[in-house]
Amino acid sequence: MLVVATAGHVDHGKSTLVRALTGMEPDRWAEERRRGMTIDLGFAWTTLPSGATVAFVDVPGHERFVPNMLAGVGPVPAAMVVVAADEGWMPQSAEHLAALDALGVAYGLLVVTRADLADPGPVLEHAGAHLAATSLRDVEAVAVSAVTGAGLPQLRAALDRLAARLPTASTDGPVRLWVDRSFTMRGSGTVVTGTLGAGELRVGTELVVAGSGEPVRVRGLHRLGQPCEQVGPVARVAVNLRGVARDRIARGDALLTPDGFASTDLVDVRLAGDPAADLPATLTLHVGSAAVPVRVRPLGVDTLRLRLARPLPLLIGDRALLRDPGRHHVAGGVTVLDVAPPPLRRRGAAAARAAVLAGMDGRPDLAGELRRRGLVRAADLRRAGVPVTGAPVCGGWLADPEHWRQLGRRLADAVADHARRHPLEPGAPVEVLRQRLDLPDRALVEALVRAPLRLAAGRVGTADADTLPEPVARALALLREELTTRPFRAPEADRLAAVGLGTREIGAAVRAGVLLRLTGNVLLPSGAPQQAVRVLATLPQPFTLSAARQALDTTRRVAVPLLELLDRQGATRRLPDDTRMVVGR
Ligand SMILES: Nc1nc2c(ncn2[C@@H]2O[C@H](COP(=O)(O)OP(=O)(O)OP(=O)(O)O)[C@@H](O)[C@H]2O)c(=O)[nH]1
Repeated sequence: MLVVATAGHVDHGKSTLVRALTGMEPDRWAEERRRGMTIDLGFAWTTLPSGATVAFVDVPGHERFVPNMLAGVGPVPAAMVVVAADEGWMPQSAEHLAALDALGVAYGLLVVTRADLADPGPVLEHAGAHLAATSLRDVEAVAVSAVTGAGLPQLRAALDRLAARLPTASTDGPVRLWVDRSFTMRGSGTVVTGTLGAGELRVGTELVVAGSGEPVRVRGLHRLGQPCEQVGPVARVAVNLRGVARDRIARGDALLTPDGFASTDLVDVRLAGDPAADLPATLTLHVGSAAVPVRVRPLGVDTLRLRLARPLPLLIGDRALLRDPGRHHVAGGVTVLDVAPPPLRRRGAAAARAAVLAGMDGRPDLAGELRRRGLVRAADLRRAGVPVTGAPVCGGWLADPEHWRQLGRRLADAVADHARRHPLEPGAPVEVLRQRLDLPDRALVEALVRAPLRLAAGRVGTADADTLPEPVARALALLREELTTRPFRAPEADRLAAVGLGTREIGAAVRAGVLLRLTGNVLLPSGAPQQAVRVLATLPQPFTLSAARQALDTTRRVAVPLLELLDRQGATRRLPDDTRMVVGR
């Protein structure tokens, strides 16, 4: 479906032309009919000679209603600039054209109407010259009279050619339907209308209301006044919603595919129009059907940072318009470059940011985004309008290849540094490394681990991390003889301290599997239990605790927990009279 917005000075015949083309009275407020002036948007449609349908969004020409005009034009891909032959180019012709140009509308027609009242030739030429300097420079021009009907067949043919030229809209991808009207219908509840630019809607589709995030479900769909099950782009559509009260959704809201967009109140943009430095500190941003006050901060000659009074679901590459409502002045058009820009805290950050933005053109570019951000969630890029291809480095994270290699090197350095400062620990804890590398997710640390690094028990170390740290090995060497000759005599605390085995060293020896911690302070060589079984097997069975203690040449402090350990391991069995047997002897 071709959707075309009208544009032009008040009373130049926009509504009359739409009526002549469609035979429809655009549905409007009673007040408008009484005053003979368009205040708000009107909608009407017809079939073209080719069989294609065209829907018109008829906008008001009066300067007081420019915000309404922008809400109508914002989401629509084509425009029909209407100029009256008898009045010629007027202030609102200029402001409307400036708005279309700022929004980058490149498809449309120039229509000189009221051709029965004056020769349209000079106006065609004059208006054509104005359009030549804008995004609408390549449009066809037609002269018509809505009263005599002259030129209307030519206009219909021109609309057909326009429909054929428009790029096809994508049915894949998320829906962002900017709401231009919302009302209640008896028996149906809340209905909103808008121009569906991309994606697809069906009865039953689940959506969310931008801003509030409130979930809604499509209860019914109308396309050109007819109920239907499914609507594809581009189309004028009326959506009957389940689950939302009329006062919860209005012009300027958007219906979104859940998780398809990130709403943002901070964007960096490129400006075409007045020089960035000359802009007032506050302006109104018009995008889609929304109008939101923004604070403007110039960054470079033609780049700005905008702080929005409320978040909007914006994408990289979105076109929007900055207007000074007090002066009735279109300050310029902007192209969104970044929807999640970094904060500018340090001195000189704005200039550095301007340099980065200078290399961006508003076309979503995966490699460029990765280069700039280093590391980013695929979902965040998708929600910013960047098509994502290529494999994530882990759990939905994408990385610039060079940045990722550099992180790998920094991880190795951090692990080596940790080993120097904590020689007794078997590697650096993942959380410590995450903080050192300032990574947003521990899974990234784990994904960065490459040989010779190794991940074990929540720590990253070198592959030999569970071999004994050097100082511990030295201390144990001093105990070797007594541990070998009398393996069941656990060394006393003062003996351990004398050879240099403190709590941490003992912990390292236990983790390395050299010592066995029988109870808090009872330590044996790790092979002691198997050795004990061999000794106990030589005793007459069953044997008492006392006999075991003597055979093992040890004290009760060791014998009791050692036998209990052997019971638990199933190597010995404890009988009801407290004697024991070696199992399977
Ligand atoms: N003679 C003649 N009169 C026309 C023609 N088209 C429109 N008019 C008249 O021009 C006046 C304004 O027409 P509208 O269609 O209301 O103008 P508009 O541009 O829609 O006005 P706004 O929406 O309020 O900006 C009306 O009195 C129309 O009857 C035409 O082709 N020939």
